[in-house]
Amino acid sequence: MENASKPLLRALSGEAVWPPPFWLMRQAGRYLPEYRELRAQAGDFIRLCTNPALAAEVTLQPLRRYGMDGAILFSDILMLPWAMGQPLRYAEGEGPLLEPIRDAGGLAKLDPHGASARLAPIYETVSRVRAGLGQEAPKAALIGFAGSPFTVACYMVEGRGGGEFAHARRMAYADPALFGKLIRLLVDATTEYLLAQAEAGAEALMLFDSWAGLLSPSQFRRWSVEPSAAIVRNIRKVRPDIPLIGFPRLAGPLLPEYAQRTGVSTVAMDTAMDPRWAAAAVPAEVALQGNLDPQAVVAGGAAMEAEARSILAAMRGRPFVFNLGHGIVPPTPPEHVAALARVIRTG
Ligand SMILES: Cc1c2[nH]c(c1CCC(=O)O)Cc1[nH]c(c(CCC(=O)O)c1C)Cc1[nH]c(c(CCC(=O)O)c1C)Cc1[nH]c(c(C)c1CCC(=O)O)C2
Repeated sequence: MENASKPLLRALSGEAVWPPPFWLMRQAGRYLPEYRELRAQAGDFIRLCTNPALAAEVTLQPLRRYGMDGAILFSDILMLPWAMGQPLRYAEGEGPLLEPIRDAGGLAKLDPHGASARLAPIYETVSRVRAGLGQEAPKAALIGFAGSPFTVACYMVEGRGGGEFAHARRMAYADPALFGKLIRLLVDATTEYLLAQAEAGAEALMLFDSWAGLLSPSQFRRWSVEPSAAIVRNIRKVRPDIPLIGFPRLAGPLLPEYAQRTGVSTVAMDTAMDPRWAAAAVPAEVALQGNLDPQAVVAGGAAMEAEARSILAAMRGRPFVFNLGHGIVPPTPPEHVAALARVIRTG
């Protein structure tokens, strides 16, 4: 019933809503002064993610400025390995650092059964945001999320980002039994994590596979498509109608196969994807989302507007959610986001 009144849920479920609903990856974050203030109050990033009052407030901040159609839970894809007991910290200027898992002994140290208790504050954030939206933005929908097993495994094995995840990709070839065990563990933990977010009030769920594009086609099918498909099947058994968004970043020509074989309701396009090609190659019942270059929003002005309009022109008449091709970056001037919102709203 509620789907009928929320434009984002309608579009994610395959309806061509126009002008299209929008939200932006990393819409809550360091480009907003009000975020930086709360981030400083919380101390570190993990404390912010596990403080339901502050995390809910941060989730709602961008909607107050720009009236997005969706709020994305403020958390991080690495909160799942953190909750399974893998030591994690976010170092200033370096991004996430984890104690790398390189062998069976490292894998054995994980405690998947303890995860749900450590994730409780995140579920509490979800219910608070849902209640907050009811009060402040009744037409906006709440998106829960997780990393895909492959992308999360990249960080768990490598211990850090910033490179090409050579250890993780090598382990997938050299010891597929061990890598597969990690992936299967993540399929189960991610299913549980996403279902608990839905239970707490998330109305759509997104799987971020940010590093899928590093894989060869055969490895992509095995480590990105298949585990994501398993999660989609598991979720659909319990929540047959919840919209599911998949983001196989830099999948290129494998995007339609990803859409078809995972069964997601929406595929998110990265910055490099040609929206005209995707519109023709992905079946019309699958919604598309994306894909303005985050750097165009830093630049702003006529260049940003022209890019945004050409994406809109390519997507007109099909189920579509306007977004960026990757997360918004810290140097983005907040007024450029307001100008972008005006362009999208005029369709
Ligand atoms: C790969 C990945 C991560 N996290 C995420 C991904 C997938 C999407 C993508 O490819 O960007 C997803 C993510 N991370 C964050 C969100 C919150 C919701 C939102 O989109 O607004 C979401 C959906 C907050 C965050 N996650 C992080 C921040 C910055 C932390 C801070 O405030 O210091 C935020 C707001 C930290 C983070 N978390 C991660 C990295 C590599 C970093 C460091 C880089 C950076 O600092 O931008 C892992």
